[in-house]
Amino acid sequence: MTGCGKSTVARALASALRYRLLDVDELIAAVAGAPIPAIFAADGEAGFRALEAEVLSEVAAFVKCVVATGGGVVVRRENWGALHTGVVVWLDVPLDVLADRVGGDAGRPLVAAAADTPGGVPAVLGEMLAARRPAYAQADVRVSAGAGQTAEAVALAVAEGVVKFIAENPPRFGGKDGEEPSPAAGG
Ligand SMILES: Nc1ncnc2c1ncn2[C@@H]1O[C@H](COP(=O)(O)OP(=O)(O)OP(=O)(O)O)[C@@H](O)[C@H]1O
Ligand SMILES: O=C(O)C1=C[C@@H](O)[C@@H](O)[C@H](O)C1
Ligand SMILES: [Mg+2]
Repeated sequence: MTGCGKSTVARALASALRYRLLDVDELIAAVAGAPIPAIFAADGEAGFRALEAEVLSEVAAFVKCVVATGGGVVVRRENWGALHTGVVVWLDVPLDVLADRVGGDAGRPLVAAAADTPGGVPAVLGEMLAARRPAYAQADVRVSAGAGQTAEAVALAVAEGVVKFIAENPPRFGGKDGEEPSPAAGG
């Protein structure tokens, strides 16, 4: 979900692993030459999603990296091929924590537009989570990341979850024992 800490935790994890950090939102803004709210304003959500899918598919070619996506990337079925080149992690954060973090932030257009609606940011986040939960639940690893957990602690829980997932799912990550994973298997 938006504001769950993907960018922050990805940075902490990449730094701990000495892996490359790729933040899809930052790459989209760099490719478009405009911040995300300006992309939404000019091209609508559909324009943003098209760019997001394009950037994600290019990011999928990298190995040994931690990728922070945007929170809406799971909604398009066609993004899952790219997502599955890596291990997909859901940072599951309670709604009240999300609302505290993102409320009033103009950098998140889908939430910013909610500020003046009945129920405000918590209501819009609640609807968004209800709609997306089935897609988030498709993630390979779910990490509960509530209030009071530092980004470093969440990053460690992510690393543990990913290691466990890979150990339990060898065919997706390198085939027979002792073989190097192919580049297409991702980082
Ligand atoms: N574990 C944490 N503890 C406290 N604050 C956090 C934690 N993780 C992230 N934050 C704060 O919450 C806010 C949102 O975090 P961040 O930008 O990483 O979320 P995001 O999931 O990348 O959001 P988006 O989907 O909109 O890109 C930031 O202000 C960040 O500093
Ligand atoms: O949850 C979402 O749909 C979004 C989250 C942000 O990371 C950005 O990708 C954008 O603001 C949309
Ligand atoms: Mg982010």
